[in-house]
Amino acid sequence: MSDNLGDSKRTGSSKKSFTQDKNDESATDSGISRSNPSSSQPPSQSDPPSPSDDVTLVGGSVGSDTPKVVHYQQQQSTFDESTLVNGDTSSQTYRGIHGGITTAFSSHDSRQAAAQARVSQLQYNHNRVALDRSINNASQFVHELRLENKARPVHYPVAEDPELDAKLNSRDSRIAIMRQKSVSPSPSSESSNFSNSPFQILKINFRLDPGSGDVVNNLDKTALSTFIDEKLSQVLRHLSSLKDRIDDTSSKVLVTGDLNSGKSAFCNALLRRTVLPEDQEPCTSVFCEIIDSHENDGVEEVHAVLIGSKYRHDDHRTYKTFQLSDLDELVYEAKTYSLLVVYVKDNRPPAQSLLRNGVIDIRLIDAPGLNLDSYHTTQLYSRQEEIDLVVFVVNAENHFTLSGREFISSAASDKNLIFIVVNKFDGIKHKDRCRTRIMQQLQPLSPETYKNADEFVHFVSSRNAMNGNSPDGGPDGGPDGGPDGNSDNPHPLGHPDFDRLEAALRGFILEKRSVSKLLPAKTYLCKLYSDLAALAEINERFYKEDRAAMQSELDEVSPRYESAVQASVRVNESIMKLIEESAQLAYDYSRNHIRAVINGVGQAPLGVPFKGYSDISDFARLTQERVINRILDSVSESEDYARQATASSIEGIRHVGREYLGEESLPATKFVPEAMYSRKRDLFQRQIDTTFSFGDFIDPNLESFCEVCGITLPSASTNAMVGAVFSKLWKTGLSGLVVIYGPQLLSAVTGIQSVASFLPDAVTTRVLPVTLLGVSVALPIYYFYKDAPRAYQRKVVRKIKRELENEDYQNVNSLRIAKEVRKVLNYPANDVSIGMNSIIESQSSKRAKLIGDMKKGESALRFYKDLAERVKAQGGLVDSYDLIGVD
Ligand SMILES: Nc1nc2c(ncn2[C@@H]2O[C@H](COP(=O)(O)OP(=O)(O)OP(=O)(O)O)[C@@H](O)[C@H]2O)c(=O)[nH]1
Repeated sequence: MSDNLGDSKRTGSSKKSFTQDKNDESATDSGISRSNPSSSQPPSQSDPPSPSDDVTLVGGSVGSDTPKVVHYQQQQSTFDESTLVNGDTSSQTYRGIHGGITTAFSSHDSRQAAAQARVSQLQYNHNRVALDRSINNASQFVHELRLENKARPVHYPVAEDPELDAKLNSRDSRIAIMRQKSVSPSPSSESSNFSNSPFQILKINFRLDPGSGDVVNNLDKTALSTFIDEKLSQVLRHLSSLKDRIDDTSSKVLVTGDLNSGKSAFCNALLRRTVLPEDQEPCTSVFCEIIDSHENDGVEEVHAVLIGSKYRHDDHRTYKTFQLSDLDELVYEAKTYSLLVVYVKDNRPPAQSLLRNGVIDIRLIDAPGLNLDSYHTTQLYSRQEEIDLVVFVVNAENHFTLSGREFISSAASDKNLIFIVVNKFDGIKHKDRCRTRIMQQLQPLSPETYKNADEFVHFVSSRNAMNGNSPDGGPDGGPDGGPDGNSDNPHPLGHPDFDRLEAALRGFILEKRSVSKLLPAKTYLCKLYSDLAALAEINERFYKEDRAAMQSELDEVSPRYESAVQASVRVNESIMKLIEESAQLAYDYSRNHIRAVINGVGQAPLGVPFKGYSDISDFARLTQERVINRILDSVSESEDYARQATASSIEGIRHVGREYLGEESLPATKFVPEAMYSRKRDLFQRQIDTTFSFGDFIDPNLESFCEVCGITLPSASTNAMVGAVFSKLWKTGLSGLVVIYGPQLLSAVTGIQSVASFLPDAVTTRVLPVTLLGVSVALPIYYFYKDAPRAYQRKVVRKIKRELENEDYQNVNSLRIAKEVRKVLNYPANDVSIGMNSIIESQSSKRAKLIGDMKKGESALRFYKDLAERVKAQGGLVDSYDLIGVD
C-alpha cells in the first residue's frame, strides 16, 4: 500500500486505480492481476489508499479480452465521470486488493460511461415523449377509424383463401376442430386464424363453427363492422395501458433468492441502513416493497396490505399502517398480509440514492426466500410487467439450490437477463474456486447472464457493505471497519465490489428501461401503424375501385334515366293528346247530335194518336214523353258514340304504353262500356215539368189556321212572317186580335155590307149578321178544336226547348259525356304512367343511390388517403426511434 501511496505521491495525484483482469497470468488467488500503469509493483494490503483517494475500476467481462473500466469515487462510494485517470498520462494507478480481487479503474471509461448515461437519459426522455405523442396520435387514428367504421363499415379483407377454406371445411378439419374443442376449451383453440391475414394487431380471429358452414361468406357488413369496432376498442385499451406503462417513471427490482441467502441484508445494504429485519432463521415471509417516502408525503411507515385487498395508497381500507420498527413482526405475518409497502427516507444525494436517483424512482421488493410455499408466488411476481429487473441473491456458501436453479432458468427465459448477487462472499476462503464453481453452475441456467457476467454477476458481502467493514475484513469487520449499520461512517476504502454492483444495477435499470419500458410500446406502435396503413390502403384501393365501378354504372344509368324522362314526357303528351281528341270528338258529336235532335223534334209529327178529348191527358203525357225520349235518345246515342270513341282510344293509349314499356308491362284491364254514363241519366227527365193545363192546347198559329181552314199562304216566308205576327197577336190577347184583324173584319163586313146593299133588307139586317156572327164564332172554335193536339205538341216542344236552352242542355250533356270519356281514358293513361314512373323511379333511385354512394365513397376515400399518409408518416417516425442504440 505504501508503494501505491508512494506512486500517488510521486505523480502528485490523489487518484488511484485498481485493475481487475481475470486473464492476467500474474493473478492472485482470485486469478485477477494487479496492474499499474505507473508502477509494476503490486500494492500491499497494508497500504490502503488514503481516505481522500479516489480509484478507477477496470473490470473485464468473463470471456472478454477487453477490460471494462469504471471510475470509482471512494469518498462518495459512487461511480462518476468527474475523475480523470486512464488514458491520461498524468493519471496514476492505485493497486490494491479488494475482497481478494485485484481491481483497476480508469476514469476515462468512467467519464464515457457517465456521458453515455446522460445521453441515454436524454435519448430515453426524448423517446419517451415521442412515443407518448405517437401513442396519442395512434389513439386518435384508431378513434377516427372507429367513427368511420360506424358511418361506413370498414372494408376488412377477410382472408378468403380457397385452399384454406377447403381445408377448414373438410371433414377431417372439422373433426380435428371438434377434437381440439373437447381437449382445450381455450378461446384461441375455438377460433381459427386466417394465416394469410395482412394484419398483426388488427387481425381478427373469426370463430369457425363446423356446423355453420362458410363463416367468411356468412359475415355481413354489419357483423364485420361490429368485430372491427370491438378490435379497435381493444387496441385503444392496449394503447392506454402502454401509455400508462411508459409514463410510469418507476422501476421495480425484485430481490429474490434462496432462504437465508441475505436478501434483506442486501436490500439494507443498498439503502445503507437497516430497514428490513435480518435473521439467521428464515424470517421474511411477506413481500416487502420499499419505496421512497416522498411518495408518502415524506413519512416513513409501513402499509400492510391485507390479504384480498389491492393496495391503493389513497384508500386506507386496503392497508393498515405501522411503524418501521414493526417490520420485525410484520414480516412473519404471511397469513394476514399479502404485501408490506415500506416507505423509507433516503436523504443521500441522488447520485448515491438508489430509490431516488433523480432519474427514475426505483422500488425494491424483498421477496420471501424460495421454498415450496413461496416458489410459485415469487415466480408469478417476477413475471409482472412492472418488474424491470430480477436480482437473485445466492449464498456464496451454499451455491445454487435446486429451487434456485429452477427459478433462475425460468426467470431468465422470461426476462432474459437477471442479476446474480453472490452474497456472503466475505465468508469464503477459496474465493476463486467458489467463483469458478458458481459461474459453472450459472452458465447453463442463464447463458446470457453468464455471457455478461461482468455486469450481471457480482460477488459481494452485503454485511460488509452495510457495516463498512473492509472488503476482506470478515464478518466482524476489518481493522478500519466503521460502526455497525451506520452509513454515515463507511469504511474509508469503501466497497468497490458492492458499489460496482450498485452502479451496474442502476446503469442497467436506467439504460435498459428503454428496452423494458419503451420497446414494447415501439414494437406495438410499429405493428399498429403498419396495420393501419395496410387497412387504410386496402380501403383506399377499395373505394377507388368502387368509385370507378360506380362511375361506369352511373354513365350507363344517367342516359337511361334521361331517356326515360324524355320518353315519359313524350308518351304522356301523346296520351294526353289522345285523351283530349277523344273527349273533344265526343263533345262535338254530342253537341251537334243533341242540338240536331232538339231542333228537329217539333218538325215532324210525333206520331202520338189523338183519340179525342176524353183521352187528352194521356195524349198530353205521351206527347211530352215522346219529346223527352227523343231528346234523351239523342243523349244516349251520343253516349254510345263516346263509348265507342273511348274503347278505341283505350286501345290507342295501351298501344302507346306497350310500345314503350313492353308487352307485358301493362296490367290486364277490361273495359266495360256499360259502366260509362250509368248514373244521372234520368236527371233531365225528372226536371221537366210534366203537368199540363187547358191553355197548353191553345196555340193559334196562322199556318195551322190556314191549314185547318184550307187556306194556302203565298209563300213560306210570308207564311212564317204572318204566322209570327199572328202568334204575337195571340199572345197579346183578344184585343190585339181585334186591333189587327179588326180592319180586315171591318172591310170584310164592309164588303159584305156593300154586297148586302144589293141584297134584300131582311137578308142584310137579319140573316147576314147572324151568319157572320155564327161564322166568326164557329170558325175559331172549329180551329181551336181541330188544332188542339198539334197546338199542344208545338207548345210542349217549345216549352221543353226553352227549358233545355235555359239549362244549356246540349253543352252540359256534351261536357258530361266528354268528361266521362276523359275520366275513363285516364285509367289506361294512369297504367301507362305508373309503368313509366316505375321505370323513371328505378333509374332515378339507382342514379340517386349511385350519386349518394359516390359522395360517401369520396369522403371515405379522402379519409383513408389522409389516414394512410398520416399513419405512414407516424409509422416512419416511430420506426426511427433508436431505443437500444445508445450503449
Ligand atoms: N457473513 C455474512 N453474513 C450475512 C451477509 N448478509 C447477510 N448475512 C447474514 O445472513 C443471515 C440471513 O440474512 P437475511 O438478510 O435475513 O437473509 P434473507 O435471505 O433475507 O432471509 P429470508 O428472507 O428469511 O429467507 C443474517 O444473519 C445476516 O446477518 C453477508 O454478506 N455476510
